[in-house]
Amino acid sequence: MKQDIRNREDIRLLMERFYDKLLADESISYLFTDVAKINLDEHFPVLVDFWDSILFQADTYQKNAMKPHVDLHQQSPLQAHHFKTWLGYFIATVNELFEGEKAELARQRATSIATVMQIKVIEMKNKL
Ligand code: HEM
Repeated sequence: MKQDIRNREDIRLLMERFYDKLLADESISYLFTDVAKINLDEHFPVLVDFWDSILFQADTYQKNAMKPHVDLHQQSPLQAHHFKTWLGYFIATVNELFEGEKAELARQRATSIATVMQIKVIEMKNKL
């Protein structure tokens, strides 16, 4: 039986496995590697802070997660299929590694944030 997400180490594992999938898929990886040119050593701790705050109310992430995505969209359009792919890999990775209350919360929050992000980043901007 799988365990639930318990701490920052578990979140780190989740993020590493999730990014293995994202970065192996050329339909989305270019946004990370060619457009945003992320440095994974800097990016992972921010993602761990973000999910630690969501799952364990750690208060470690105090920035606005929407902003980098709005900026990204301006450099290279984010499309509905990108959000679908992102969420598909996120949920698949959670399911591969964990089960329990926090795993369910992670799936729910990822789904709702991705939905809001897609509306803000794509649909609102297209109406401006
Ligand atoms: C189309 C889907 C998505 C793509 C292509 C994407 C891509 C990226 C990229 C390239 C960055 C780095 C930006 C930079 O530092 O310049 C980033 C940052 C981040 N993403 Fe996403 N993202 C997506 C969806 C999401 C969703 C749905 C969430 C949350 C549930 C999320 C959470 C984050 C967080 C927390 C950061 C760090 C923000 C910061 O530096 O404060 N992303 N994303």
